[in-house]
Amino acid sequence: MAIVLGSHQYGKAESRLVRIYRDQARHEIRDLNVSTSLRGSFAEAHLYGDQSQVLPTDTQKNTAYAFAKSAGIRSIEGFGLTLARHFVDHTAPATGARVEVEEYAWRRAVVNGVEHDHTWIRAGEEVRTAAVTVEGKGEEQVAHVVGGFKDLVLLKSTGSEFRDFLTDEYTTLAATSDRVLATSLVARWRFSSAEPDWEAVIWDDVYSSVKQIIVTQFATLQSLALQQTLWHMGKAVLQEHPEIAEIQFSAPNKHHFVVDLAPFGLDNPGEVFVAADRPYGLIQATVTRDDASDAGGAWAPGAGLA
Ligand SMILES: O=c1[nH]c(=O)c2[nH]c(=O)[nH]c2[nH]1
Repeated sequence: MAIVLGSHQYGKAESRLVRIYRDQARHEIRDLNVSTSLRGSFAEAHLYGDQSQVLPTDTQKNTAYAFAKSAGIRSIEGFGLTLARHFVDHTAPATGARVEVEEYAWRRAVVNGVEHDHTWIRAGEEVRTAAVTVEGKGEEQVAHVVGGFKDLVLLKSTGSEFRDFLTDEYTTLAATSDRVLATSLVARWRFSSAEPDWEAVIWDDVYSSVKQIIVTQFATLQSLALQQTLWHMGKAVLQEHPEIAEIQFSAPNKHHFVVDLAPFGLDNPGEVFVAADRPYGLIQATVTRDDASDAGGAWAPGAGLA
């Protein structure tokens, strides 16, 4: 029997990076959390403590800050691509790189009825995410881009059912044809290809369109289960966006239990609930095209986000 080193990668996780554009009176802001990982010939560092091929994680972090100035940040997908390509193209032992970025949104403060030039209020609806994987050098190089969001908290106060489910001797859940459906949604969509000349506007347009499609499906579908809601969300996104190969969802079912008010002589036809934080159902699904391009390492997590 031999003991061998398995898969390995290394990088700097969660560099908090704020880029202000201040060349005009009306400033712009991008507020990011950047994680980078290198993959490649790094076994010697593990096996023998040989750092000669190890570009320090500190350098990876510095590169992210330097690129925020020199290349700028027009979209997190584009920024991730630029950084990941740089690492693979300029670091000899790196055969792959993974860059994961979260973006925290700000909206302009309104002062005397006017949007302020340089004061913002955190816009906390959801966190936008991007995960870029670059594999191989030169002509062989491929790039995978996964856009997405996390923490999009949605609730509908009717239009959701859960009934006719399988039961056994441990089942106590009552069937319902009218319940609250709530989730804190994670969605990640993989682009079929990563066109180097795509402008920020394309990444941004796709982002707002996908989010709107997801919200619309959540609102308008008479949901028989969260599983069905996810399927319809994914199908609608793929129908509308030929540039997306597949989409993954992770959806906690944030249960809202009707409180029994009978002891107090009150009826409760779905008006007062306990919002339980745990345990929660966790429904996860991928909706894909049957001819989707090869995902390579697109979904393999890097140093930062799972
Ligand atoms: O939408 C749901 N899907 C389930 O699989 C499930 N299981 C459960 O107890 N409640 C629900 N709700």
